[in-house]
Amino acid sequence: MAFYYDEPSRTFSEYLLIPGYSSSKCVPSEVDLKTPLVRFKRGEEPGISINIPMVSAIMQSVSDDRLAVALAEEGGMSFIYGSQPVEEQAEMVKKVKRYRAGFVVSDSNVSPEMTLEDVLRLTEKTGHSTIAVTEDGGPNGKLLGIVTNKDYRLSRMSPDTRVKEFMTKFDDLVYAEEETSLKEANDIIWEHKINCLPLVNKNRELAYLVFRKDYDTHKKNENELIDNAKRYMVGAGINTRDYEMRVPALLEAGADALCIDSSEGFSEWQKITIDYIRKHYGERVKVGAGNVVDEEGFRFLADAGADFVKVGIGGGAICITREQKGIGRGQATALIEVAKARDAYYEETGVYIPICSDGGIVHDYHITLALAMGADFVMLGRYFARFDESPTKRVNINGSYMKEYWGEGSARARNWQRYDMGGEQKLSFEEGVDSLVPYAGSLKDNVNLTLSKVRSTMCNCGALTIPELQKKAKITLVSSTSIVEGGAHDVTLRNHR
Ligand SMILES: NC(=O)c1ccc[n+]([C@@H]2O[C@H](COP(=O)([O-])OP(=O)(O)OC[C@H]3O[C@@H](n4cnc5c(N)ncnc54)[C@H](O)[C@@H]3O)[C@@H](O)[C@H]2O)c1
Repeated sequence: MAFYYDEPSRTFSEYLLIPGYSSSKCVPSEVDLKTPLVRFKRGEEPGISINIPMVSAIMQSVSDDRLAVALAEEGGMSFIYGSQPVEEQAEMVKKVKRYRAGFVVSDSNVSPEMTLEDVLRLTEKTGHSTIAVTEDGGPNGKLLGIVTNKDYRLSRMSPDTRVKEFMTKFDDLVYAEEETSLKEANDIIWEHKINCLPLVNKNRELAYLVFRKDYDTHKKNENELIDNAKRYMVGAGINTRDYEMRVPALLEAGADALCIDSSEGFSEWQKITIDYIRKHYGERVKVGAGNVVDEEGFRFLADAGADFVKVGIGGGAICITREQKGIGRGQATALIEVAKARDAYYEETGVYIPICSDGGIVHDYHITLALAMGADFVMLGRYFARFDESPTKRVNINGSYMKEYWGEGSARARNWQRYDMGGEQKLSFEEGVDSLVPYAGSLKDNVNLTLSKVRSTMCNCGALTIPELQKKAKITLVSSTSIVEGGAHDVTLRNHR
């Protein structure tokens, strides 16, 4: 006979936190959100911690190099999507590791034989008025000069004038060596009263541009997530099929952590993948696994050597696994059970394995609830898809800006593989949908707002750290009638939120 659970499985919206005593020292500015990313032994420090408990989902519509940089700036980590060819994913990882705040790889470049008309077209396309003139017209070619709008006079010059005739030539430029620090670059900019400083290597090839106007935006962010070489940290998704190719390429590119990406992690494929990593790289390569929704699944992955375990099946906004396959579990119930299993495992073995709540976060307070229920960090897809930095298009629908957002189980996401494998792989049914989400602005503004709510609620619970919240939190189930009481009710709303 099948096993039946006594309790129904529940979602975050069915719970609330009851405040605890908060002392006058318990203020949001004192809250520390640092949290372990990977397993560690009792009394030891985890190999990797993140400074805020947020990671971005392993999805085409969420985690590319641009979002990864923006999130690392705030202290979290992105897992670059694996549903793309190995080389392209590795290139995204490399871009994050090469990224230097304030150092811009020029996106507006021409060769000297091009014309004023080409310059104007480029300026209109990129919105940038500083154009590098390189031998090959590329971003890293030999630098021959710079064109800005001070170099041409539209009323007096013919559109077919060649760039080499009006550019500011290399000999007249102020430039610096590629290795120049941001501080030194800004000093040169001030000293010479220029707006842009090109940095070139020994062969005079263009490496970066440093702009005067970026000076303020690139002051150090105190939470930023950086490695020992001061590069931003980044993770990458892998699968249980092509890991022998993908893992070495991602590590070579500089990935700081890997995560096996699957809707269902309680499977021998995940153990085989982790075994491969341990055999070839030992413990130094960090790899998360998942997703699971119960104690058994957690134990399996913990014993298999996973560095963290991801929790959640079917809770994502774009996920239709529950409808299609009839598997899954309410996110809160899954998380509560796995957190208990994690604590018991720690008691027994002295090894703490962080857990990540993946999916089902709709409101900011769901993050606080997930942490209180035992999650060490949360993985978010829809949340990040709404921001400027996500890889998808912003579209105007009936006067409102929206961003595209699609699931990894959708035909749209899975198509890459079918093309990649010569069209032989067939998608039998979809487990994700293609959708739009309201555009919400910059990642920085939104993450800071969300975390200010998390910090504030933590203080209401008398907690200054995530482990303290997990110990002190008092959580209640709410009845469906009291959920109505929690929203605005018995008033006529004057404007919509
Ligand atoms: N979290 C969720 O609720 C959820 C739900 C649906 C989809 N997704 C996402 O969709 C994407 C696809 O997930 P998925 O579960 O279809 O991928 P998957 O690759 O893990 O699994 C697909 C199927 O392939 C089998 N398989 C795995 N490795 C194999 C190997 N080496 N040889 C032969 N067979 C193998 C598995 O048993 C499974 O039946 C992922 O990005 C996943 O995160 C997530």
